[in-house]
Amino acid sequence: MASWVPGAAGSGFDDDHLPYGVFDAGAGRRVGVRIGSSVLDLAAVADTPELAGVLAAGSLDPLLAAGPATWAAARSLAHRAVTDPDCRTLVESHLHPLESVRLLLPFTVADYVDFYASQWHATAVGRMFRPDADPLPPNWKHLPIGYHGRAGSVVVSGTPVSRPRGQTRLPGAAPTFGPTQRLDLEAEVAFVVGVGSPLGSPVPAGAFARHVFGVGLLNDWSARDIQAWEYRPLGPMLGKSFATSVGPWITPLAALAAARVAPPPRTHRLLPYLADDAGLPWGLDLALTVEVNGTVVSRPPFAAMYWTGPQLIAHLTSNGARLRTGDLLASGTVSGPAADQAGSLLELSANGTRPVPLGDGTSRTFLADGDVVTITATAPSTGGGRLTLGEVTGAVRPAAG
Ligand SMILES: O=C(O)/C=C/C(=O)CC(=O)CC(=O)O
Ligand SMILES: [Ca+2]
Ligand SMILES: [Mg+2]
Repeated sequence: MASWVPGAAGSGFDDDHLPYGVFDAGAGRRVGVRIGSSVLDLAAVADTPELAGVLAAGSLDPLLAAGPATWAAARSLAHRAVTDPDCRTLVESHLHPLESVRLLLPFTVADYVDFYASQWHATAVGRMFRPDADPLPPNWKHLPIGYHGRAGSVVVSGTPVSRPRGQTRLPGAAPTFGPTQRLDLEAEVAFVVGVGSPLGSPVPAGAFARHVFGVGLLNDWSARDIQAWEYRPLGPMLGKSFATSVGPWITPLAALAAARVAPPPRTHRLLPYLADDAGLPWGLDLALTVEVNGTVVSRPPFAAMYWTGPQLIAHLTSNGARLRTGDLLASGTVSGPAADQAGSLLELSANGTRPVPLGDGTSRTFLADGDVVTITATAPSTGGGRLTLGEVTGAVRPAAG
Protein backbone atom coordinates (compact mmCIF):
# COMPACT_ATOMS: atom_id res chain seq x y z
CA MET A 1 0.00 0.00 0.00
CA ALA A 2 1.45 3.37 -1.00
CA SER A 3 1.33 6.43 1.23
CA TRP A 4 -1.70 8.67 0.79
CA VAL A 5 0.36 11.69 1.86
CA PRO A 6 0.67 13.98 -1.20
CA GLY A 7 4.25 14.27 -2.43
CA ALA A 8 5.60 11.34 -0.39
CA ALA A 9 6.23 9.10 -3.40
CA GLY A 10 9.66 9.73 -4.90
CA SER A 11 10.58 12.33 -2.24
CA GLY A 12 13.22 10.21 -0.49
CA PHE A 13 10.92 10.38 2.53
CA ASP A 14 8.28 7.84 1.52
CA ASP A 15 6.61 5.22 3.71
CA ASP A 16 9.69 2.96 3.41
CA HIS A 17 11.87 5.54 5.21
CA LEU A 18 10.06 7.31 8.10
CA PRO A 19 12.98 8.87 10.00
CA TYR A 20 12.43 10.32 13.47
CA GLY A 21 12.98 13.87 14.67
CA VAL A 22 11.77 16.41 17.19
CA PHE A 23 9.90 19.50 16.06
CA ASP A 24 8.17 22.55 17.49
CA ALA A 25 5.11 23.82 15.63
CA GLY A 26 4.45 26.49 18.27
CA ALA A 27 3.14 24.24 21.02
CA GLY A 28 6.40 22.87 22.39
CA ARG A 29 8.63 19.91 21.55
CA ARG A 30 7.01 16.90 19.87
CA VAL A 31 8.36 13.63 18.51
CA GLY A 32 7.74 13.43 14.77
CA VAL A 33 8.23 11.21 11.77
CA ARG A 34 9.02 12.73 8.41
CA ILE A 35 6.81 11.82 5.44
CA GLY A 36 7.32 13.72 2.17
CA SER A 37 7.65 17.40 3.06
CA SER A 38 5.61 17.05 6.25
CA VAL A 39 6.19 15.89 9.78
CA LEU A 40 3.68 13.64 11.51
CA ASP A 41 3.12 14.22 15.22
CA LEU A 42 3.53 10.57 16.16
CA ALA A 43 2.52 10.83 19.82
CA ALA A 44 -0.82 12.30 18.73
CA VAL A 45 -1.70 9.13 16.81
CA ALA A 46 -0.24 6.57 19.25
CA ASP A 47 -2.65 3.68 19.66
CA THR A 48 -1.22 1.90 22.71
CA PRO A 49 -0.42 3.22 26.20
CA GLU A 50 3.18 2.00 25.78
CA LEU A 51 3.76 3.99 22.60
CA ALA A 52 1.91 7.02 23.95
CA GLY A 53 4.26 6.83 26.94
CA VAL A 54 7.58 6.61 25.09
CA LEU A 55 6.55 9.26 22.54
CA ALA A 56 5.24 11.79 25.05
CA ALA A 57 8.53 13.32 26.11
CA GLY A 58 9.25 15.77 23.29
CA SER A 59 12.59 13.99 22.87
CA LEU A 60 13.59 10.68 21.31
CA ASP A 61 15.32 9.63 24.55
CA PRO A 62 12.58 7.30 25.92
CA LEU A 63 12.00 5.71 22.50
CA LEU A 64 15.75 5.14 22.06
CA ALA A 65 15.99 3.48 25.47
CA ALA A 66 12.94 1.27 24.92
CA GLY A 67 14.65 -1.19 22.56
CA PRO A 68 13.96 -3.12 19.37
CA ALA A 69 10.43 -4.41 20.11
CA THR A 70 9.20 -0.88 20.81
CA TRP A 71 11.15 0.50 17.83
CA ALA A 72 9.32 -2.00 15.59
CA ALA A 73 5.95 -1.08 17.12
CA ALA A 74 6.57 2.66 16.63
CA ARG A 75 7.64 2.08 13.04
CA SER A 76 4.57 0.01 12.28
CA LEU A 77 2.34 2.69 13.88
CA ALA A 78 3.95 5.35 11.67
CA HIS A 79 3.68 3.16 8.60
CA ARG A 80 0.00 2.43 9.21
CA ALA A 81 -0.73 6.10 9.83
CA VAL A 82 0.67 7.25 6.49
CA THR A 83 -0.58 4.35 4.33
CA ASP A 84 -3.98 3.25 5.66
CA PRO A 85 -6.70 5.33 3.99
CA ASP A 86 -8.95 4.72 6.99
CA CYS A 87 -6.49 6.66 9.16
CA ARG A 88 -6.35 9.65 6.81
CA THR A 89 -8.90 11.93 8.46
CA LEU A 90 -7.37 11.53 11.94
CA VAL A 91 -3.75 11.66 10.74
CA GLU A 92 -4.16 14.65 8.44
CA SER A 93 -4.88 16.89 11.40
CA HIS A 94 -1.49 15.91 12.91
CA LEU A 95 0.62 16.51 9.80
CA HIS A 96 2.64 19.74 9.79
CA PRO A 97 4.31 21.16 6.67
CA LEU A 98 8.07 21.32 7.29
CA GLU A 99 8.16 25.08 6.58
CA SER A 100 5.88 25.65 9.57
CA VAL A 101 8.01 23.87 12.19
CA ARG A 102 11.37 24.30 13.87
CA LEU A 103 13.49 21.13 13.91
CA LEU A 104 15.37 20.56 17.17
CA LEU A 105 18.22 18.39 18.41
CA PRO A 106 16.23 15.14 18.59
CA PHE A 107 17.87 13.42 21.58
CA THR A 108 20.17 14.14 24.49
CA VAL A 109 23.69 13.45 23.27
CA ALA A 110 25.34 11.26 25.92
CA ASP A 111 28.92 10.54 24.85
CA TYR A 112 30.27 11.59 21.47
CA VAL A 113 32.99 9.48 19.86
CA ASP A 114 34.56 10.18 16.49
CA PHE A 115 36.24 7.31 14.67
CA TYR A 116 38.64 7.37 11.71
CA ALA A 117 37.17 4.50 9.70
CA SER A 118 37.96 5.55 6.12
CA GLN A 119 41.21 4.12 4.84
CA TRP A 120 41.23 6.78 2.12
CA HIS A 121 40.83 9.69 4.52
CA ALA A 122 43.33 8.28 7.01
CA THR A 123 45.90 7.72 4.27
CA ALA A 124 45.48 11.21 2.80
CA VAL A 125 45.63 12.96 6.20
CA GLY A 126 48.60 10.87 7.27
CA ARG A 127 50.51 12.00 4.18
CA MET A 128 49.81 15.66 4.96
CA PHE A 129 50.23 15.69 8.75
CA ARG A 130 53.04 13.12 9.02
CA PRO A 131 54.95 13.24 5.72
CA ASP A 132 57.94 11.40 7.21
CA ALA A 133 55.96 8.40 8.51
CA ASP A 134 53.84 5.66 6.91
CA PRO A 135 50.52 7.32 6.03
CA LEU A 136 48.49 4.59 7.77
CA PRO A 137 49.72 4.07 11.34
CA PRO A 138 50.63 0.44 12.18
CA ASN A 139 47.49 -0.05 14.31
CA TRP A 140 45.04 1.21 11.66
CA LYS A 141 44.15 -2.15 10.05
CA HIS A 142 43.93 -3.84 13.47
CA LEU A 143 41.49 -1.61 15.32
CA PRO A 144 39.11 1.25 14.54
CA ILE A 145 41.01 4.32 15.77
CA GLY A 146 38.92 7.05 17.40
CA TYR A 147 38.87 9.75 20.05
CA HIS A 148 36.32 10.89 22.63
CA GLY A 149 34.77 14.19 21.57
CA ARG A 150 32.68 16.87 23.24
CA ALA A 151 28.96 15.95 23.48
CA GLY A 152 28.01 19.40 24.79
CA SER A 153 28.95 21.15 21.55
CA VAL A 154 26.79 18.96 19.29
CA VAL A 155 24.20 21.19 17.57
CA VAL A 156 21.33 20.52 15.23
CA SER A 157 21.52 21.25 11.51
CA GLY A 158 20.86 24.92 10.74
CA THR A 159 22.66 26.24 13.81
CA PRO A 160 25.26 28.83 12.71
CA VAL A 161 28.87 27.96 13.55
CA SER A 162 31.16 30.71 14.76
CA ARG A 163 34.72 30.59 13.49
CA PRO A 164 36.72 29.43 16.51
CA ARG A 165 39.73 31.22 17.94
CA GLY A 166 42.67 29.25 19.14
CA GLN A 167 46.37 28.82 19.49
CA THR A 168 48.29 28.05 16.33
CA ARG A 169 51.89 28.18 15.19
CA LEU A 170 53.33 28.71 11.75
CA PRO A 171 56.52 26.72 11.09
CA GLY A 172 59.49 28.41 12.74
CA ALA A 173 57.38 31.18 14.32
CA ALA A 174 56.13 31.78 17.87
CA PRO A 175 52.59 30.57 18.78
CA THR A 176 49.79 33.11 18.29
CA PHE A 177 46.12 33.24 19.31
CA GLY A 178 43.32 34.21 16.93
CA PRO A 179 40.58 33.09 14.54
CA THR A 180 41.38 29.86 12.69
CA GLN A 181 42.61 30.39 9.14
CA ARG A 182 41.91 26.78 8.17
CA LEU A 183 38.27 26.05 8.99
CA ASP A 184 37.20 22.76 7.45
CA LEU A 185 34.21 20.43 7.18
CA GLU A 186 34.17 16.67 7.66
CA ALA A 187 31.33 14.68 6.08
CA GLU A 188 30.43 11.83 8.41
CA VAL A 189 27.69 9.35 9.26
CA ALA A 190 26.76 8.87 12.93
CA PHE A 191 25.30 5.85 14.71
CA VAL A 192 22.84 6.71 17.49
CA VAL A 193 22.81 4.33 20.45
CA GLY A 194 19.41 3.39 21.81
CA VAL A 195 19.91 0.66 24.39
CA GLY A 196 22.83 1.09 26.77
CA SER A 197 25.00 -1.63 28.26
CA PRO A 198 26.31 -2.24 31.79
CA LEU A 199 29.83 -1.14 32.74
CA GLY A 200 32.15 -4.13 32.52
CA SER A 201 30.18 -6.02 29.83
CA PRO A 202 31.58 -5.71 26.31
CA VAL A 203 28.94 -5.60 23.57
CA PRO A 204 29.67 -8.16 20.84
CA ALA A 205 29.58 -7.07 17.20
CA GLY A 206 26.57 -9.35 16.65
CA ALA A 207 24.52 -7.31 19.15
CA PHE A 208 24.85 -4.12 17.06
CA ALA A 209 21.17 -3.90 16.02
CA ARG A 210 19.97 -4.57 19.57
CA HIS A 211 21.77 -1.42 20.77
CA VAL A 212 21.93 0.95 17.81
CA PHE A 213 18.69 2.71 16.90
CA GLY A 214 19.66 4.40 13.65
CA VAL A 215 21.91 6.73 11.73
CA GLY A 216 22.13 10.42 10.90
CA LEU A 217 24.46 12.76 9.03
CA LEU A 218 27.15 14.68 10.87
CA ASN A 219 29.57 17.51 10.09
CA ASP A 220 32.66 17.41 12.31
CA TRP A 221 33.77 21.03 11.79
CA SER A 222 37.54 21.15 12.19
CA ALA A 223 40.09 23.95 12.63
CA ARG A 224 43.11 22.41 10.92
CA ASP A 225 45.70 24.92 12.15
CA ILE A 226 44.58 24.56 15.78
CA GLN A 227 44.41 20.77 15.38
CA ALA A 228 47.86 20.44 13.82
CA TRP A 229 49.55 22.34 16.68
CA GLU A 230 47.66 20.86 19.64
CA TYR A 231 47.11 17.20 18.74
CA ARG A 232 50.39 15.56 19.71
CA PRO A 233 50.47 13.28 21.62
CA LEU A 234 46.86 13.06 22.86
CA GLY A 235 44.81 13.71 19.71
CA PRO A 236 42.13 16.25 18.71
CA MET A 237 41.03 18.70 21.43
CA LEU A 238 39.90 22.30 20.80
CA GLY A 239 40.36 22.05 17.03
CA LYS A 240 37.22 19.94 16.84
CA SER A 241 35.22 20.69 19.99
CA PHE A 242 33.74 24.11 19.09
CA ALA A 243 30.75 22.68 17.15
CA THR A 244 29.63 19.37 15.66
CA SER A 245 26.45 19.50 13.57
CA VAL A 246 23.99 16.62 13.26
CA GLY A 247 21.06 16.21 10.90
CA PRO A 248 17.57 16.58 12.40
CA TRP A 249 16.33 13.16 11.16
CA ILE A 250 17.46 9.81 12.53
CA THR A 251 16.90 6.99 10.04
CA PRO A 252 16.11 3.74 11.87
CA LEU A 253 18.29 0.75 10.97
CA ALA A 254 15.14 -1.02 9.75
CA ALA A 255 14.85 1.49 6.89
CA LEU A 256 18.37 0.65 5.71
CA ALA A 257 17.83 -3.08 5.08
CA ALA A 258 18.31 -2.66 1.31
CA ALA A 259 21.47 -0.55 1.79
CA ARG A 260 23.45 -3.29 3.55
CA VAL A 261 26.54 -4.35 1.58
CA ALA A 262 29.78 -6.17 2.30
CA PRO A 263 32.53 -3.84 3.55
CA PRO A 264 35.79 -3.73 1.54
CA PRO A 265 37.87 -6.91 1.90
CA ARG A 266 39.98 -6.83 5.09
CA THR A 267 43.66 -7.11 4.36
CA HIS A 268 44.68 -8.18 7.87
CA ARG A 269 43.36 -10.99 10.04
CA LEU A 270 41.24 -9.46 12.79
CA LEU A 271 41.16 -10.43 16.43
CA PRO A 272 38.01 -12.48 17.15
CA TYR A 273 36.20 -9.69 19.02
CA LEU A 274 36.20 -7.59 15.82
CA ALA A 275 34.73 -10.32 13.58
CA ASP A 276 31.64 -8.92 11.85
CA ASP A 277 31.17 -11.58 9.19
CA ALA A 278 28.41 -13.64 10.81
CA GLY A 279 25.10 -13.11 9.01
CA LEU A 280 24.31 -10.19 6.72
CA PRO A 281 27.09 -7.60 6.56
CA TRP A 282 26.69 -4.08 7.93
CA GLY A 283 28.58 -2.11 5.31
CA LEU A 284 26.11 0.59 4.20
CA ASP A 285 25.71 1.85 0.65
CA LEU A 286 25.06 5.50 1.50
CA ALA A 287 25.96 7.97 -1.27
CA LEU A 288 26.95 11.29 0.34
CA THR A 289 27.06 14.71 -1.31
CA VAL A 290 28.98 17.69 0.08
CA GLU A 291 27.97 21.18 -1.05
CA VAL A 292 29.63 24.50 -0.31
CA ASN A 293 27.35 27.45 -1.13
CA GLY A 294 25.28 25.20 -3.38
CA THR A 295 28.20 23.78 -5.40
CA VAL A 296 28.72 20.04 -5.07
CA VAL A 297 32.40 19.69 -4.15
CA SER A 298 32.44 15.97 -3.38
CA ARG A 299 30.48 12.70 -3.46
CA PRO A 300 31.89 10.47 -0.71
CA PRO A 301 30.80 6.78 -0.76
CA PHE A 302 30.07 5.37 2.70
CA ALA A 303 30.26 1.82 1.23
CA ALA A 304 34.05 2.33 1.03
CA MET A 305 34.42 2.55 4.85
CA TYR A 306 36.77 -0.15 6.15
CA TRP A 307 35.26 -0.52 9.63
CA THR A 308 31.54 -1.24 10.13
CA GLY A 309 29.13 -0.08 12.83
CA PRO A 310 29.25 -3.47 14.61
CA GLN A 311 33.05 -3.23 14.78
CA LEU A 312 32.92 0.31 16.18
CA ILE A 313 30.56 -0.87 18.94
CA ALA A 314 32.57 -4.02 19.67
CA HIS A 315 35.83 -2.08 19.88
CA LEU A 316 34.43 0.81 21.92
CA THR A 317 33.09 -1.56 24.60
CA SER A 318 35.87 -4.18 24.43
CA ASN A 319 37.49 -2.78 27.60
CA GLY A 320 34.19 -2.87 29.48
CA ALA A 321 33.22 0.75 28.74
CA ARG A 322 29.45 1.08 28.71
CA LEU A 323 27.08 2.36 26.07
CA ARG A 324 24.47 4.90 27.11
CA THR A 325 21.23 5.92 25.46
CA GLY A 326 22.06 8.86 23.23
CA ASP A 327 25.70 7.95 22.58
CA LEU A 328 26.70 9.39 19.21
CA LEU A 329 29.30 7.30 17.39
CA ALA A 330 30.57 9.07 14.30
CA SER A 331 32.25 7.09 11.53
CA GLY A 332 35.02 9.57 10.86
CA THR A 333 35.39 11.48 7.62
CA VAL A 334 33.88 9.58 4.72
CA SER A 335 36.31 9.60 1.81
CA GLY A 336 36.54 7.29 -1.18
CA PRO A 337 39.55 6.47 -3.34
CA ALA A 338 38.87 9.08 -6.06
CA ALA A 339 39.87 12.76 -5.85
CA ASP A 340 36.24 13.94 -5.99
CA GLN A 341 35.19 11.55 -3.19
CA ALA A 342 37.02 13.20 -0.28
CA GLY A 343 34.95 14.27 2.71
CA SER A 344 37.06 17.26 3.78
CA LEU A 345 38.49 20.42 2.21
CA LEU A 346 41.88 19.44 3.64
CA GLU A 347 41.91 16.59 1.12
CA LEU A 348 39.98 18.33 -1.68
CA SER A 349 42.39 21.30 -1.64
CA ALA A 350 45.52 19.14 -1.15
CA ASN A 351 46.30 20.75 2.22
CA GLY A 352 45.37 24.23 1.02
CA THR A 353 47.54 24.16 -2.12
CA ARG A 354 44.84 23.56 -4.78
CA PRO A 355 41.76 25.82 -4.47
CA VAL A 356 38.39 24.14 -5.02
CA PRO A 357 36.28 26.08 -7.59
CA LEU A 358 32.72 27.06 -6.62
CA GLY A 359 29.82 27.82 -8.96
CA ASP A 360 29.92 31.58 -8.27
CA GLY A 361 33.40 31.93 -9.77
CA THR A 362 35.19 32.02 -6.41
CA SER A 363 37.22 29.16 -4.97
CA ARG A 364 38.10 27.83 -1.53
CA THR A 365 40.98 26.12 0.12
CA PHE A 366 39.29 26.35 3.55
CA LEU A 367 35.93 27.88 4.57
CA ALA A 368 35.26 31.64 4.45
CA ASP A 369 32.88 33.55 6.74
CA GLY A 370 29.35 33.31 5.36
CA ASP A 371 29.91 29.95 3.66
CA VAL A 372 27.11 27.41 3.92
CA VAL A 373 28.05 23.73 4.07
CA THR A 374 25.38 21.11 3.37
CA ILE A 375 25.83 17.35 3.53
CA THR A 376 23.16 15.01 2.16
CA ALA A 377 23.00 11.31 1.38
CA THR A 378 20.81 8.82 -0.40
CA ALA A 379 20.57 5.04 -0.06
CA PRO A 380 18.70 2.18 -1.72
CA SER A 381 15.39 1.73 0.05
CA THR A 382 13.30 -1.37 0.71
CA GLY A 383 10.60 0.05 -1.58
CA GLY A 384 12.92 -0.20 -4.58
CA GLY A 385 13.71 3.53 -4.92
CA ARG A 386 16.11 5.64 -2.90
CA LEU A 387 15.68 7.26 0.47
CA THR A 388 17.30 10.53 1.48
CA LEU A 389 19.00 10.89 4.85
CA GLY A 390 18.05 14.19 6.49
CA GLU A 391 20.59 16.84 5.49
CA VAL A 392 22.99 18.54 7.85
CA THR A 393 23.68 22.17 7.06
CA GLY A 394 25.38 25.10 8.75
CA ALA A 395 26.61 28.61 7.94
CA VAL A 396 29.97 29.97 9.08
CA ARG A 397 29.78 33.12 11.22
CA PRO A 398 32.77 35.42 11.74
CA ALA A 399 34.76 34.81 14.92
CA ALA A 400 32.81 36.13 17.90
CA GLY A 401 33.96 39.21 19.83
O1 LIG B 1 45.34 11.92 11.34
C1 LIG B 1 45.14 12.83 12.13
O2 LIG B 1 46.03 13.32 12.82
C2 LIG B 1 43.78 13.40 12.31
C3 LIG B 1 42.86 13.33 11.39
C4 LIG B 1 41.50 13.90 11.56
O3 LIG B 1 41.21 15.09 11.48
C5 LIG B 1 40.51 12.86 11.74
C6 LIG B 1 39.27 12.89 12.51
O4 LIG B 1 38.59 13.78 13.05
C7 LIG B 1 38.66 11.55 12.36
C8 LIG B 1 37.94 11.48 11.07
O5 LIG B 1 37.03 12.28 10.88
O6 LIG B 1 38.24 10.58 10.25
CA1 LIG C 1 36.05 13.69 12.27
MG1 LIG D 1 5.57 2.54 -0.82
